[in-house]
Amino acid sequence: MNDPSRHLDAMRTATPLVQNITNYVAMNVMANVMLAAGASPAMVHARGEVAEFAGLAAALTINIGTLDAEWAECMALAARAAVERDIPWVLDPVAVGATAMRRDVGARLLDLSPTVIRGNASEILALSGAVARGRGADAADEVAMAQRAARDLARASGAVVAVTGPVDFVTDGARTAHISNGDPIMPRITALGCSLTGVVGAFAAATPAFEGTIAALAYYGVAGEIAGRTASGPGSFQPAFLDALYAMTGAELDAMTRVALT
Ligand SMILES: Nc1ncnc2c1ncn2[C@@H]1O[C@H](COP(=O)(O)OP(=O)(O)O)[C@@H](O)[C@H]1O
Ligand SMILES: Cc1ncsc1CCOP(=O)(O)O
Ligand SMILES: [Mg+2]
Repeated sequence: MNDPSRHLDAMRTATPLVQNITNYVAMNVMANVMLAAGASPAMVHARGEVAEFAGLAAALTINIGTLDAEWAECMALAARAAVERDIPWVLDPVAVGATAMRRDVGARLLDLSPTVIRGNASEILALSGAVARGRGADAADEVAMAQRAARDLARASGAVVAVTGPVDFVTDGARTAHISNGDPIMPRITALGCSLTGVVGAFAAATPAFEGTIAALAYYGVAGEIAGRTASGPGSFQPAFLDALYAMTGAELDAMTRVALT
């Protein structure tokens, strides 16, 4: 893909309203990232309104980071509503291999036809039923080790699967792509993966899932590289990253994107 800017433009033009059921750690960071990118985020998770809100939204994201039993039920209600209303929904299976409860909720959500699944290598391995070595929300497996699991998961679920890390991998079960943008500080800042899931949802609202996911990951990684030029550590990286998401032009994105389609 040499023109991800087309998909960035489509997203910014649509300013999609994206409903997010996300974790307490990510809520503020994710909303700011999505606003800087040009989307319109809303964090909505109450039982009485999740399904109704999905009727207003252009996409839904569901993140199991700070799970409880009530939220798990609301997540399923929202996912069903998204499927009924034919809007894309993105699953972020945070730490899905860590506990029986997470494995159970992850499997239930997987059965509800996510459009895209975005996780780190350990999460994608665990969600696919393979042995994974994740440590809480952090990956302890290489992206390359999760590629086969991602392909199998995509074929079994019908979702586009994105495995993120130093080099990201995206597959729809037939096509694959590697995206080698990003900055090594990114995994040292909490909720940047969760926030990326929101950006993937925003792109998927305006672009078919495989192309939209690749463009979202490239855009995010390029913003990381731009932020990394001036940041001296995780603290100064965060505002520089928001500024880069906000200010990035289509020409900059196309010039800096490193995507290999296979
Ligand atoms: N070592 C790295 N070098 C460059 N970019 C990275 C690195 N690790 C993660 N990223 C980027 O950070 C973002 C979040 O991915 P990741 O850290 O895998 O998610 P999570 O926080 O859910 O584990 C992605 O854009 C990914 O490409
Ligand atoms: C630290 C933590 N604990 C539960 S959710 C969460 C945030 C995880 O964020 P990310 O997956 O983006 O690193
Ligand atoms: Mg994560």
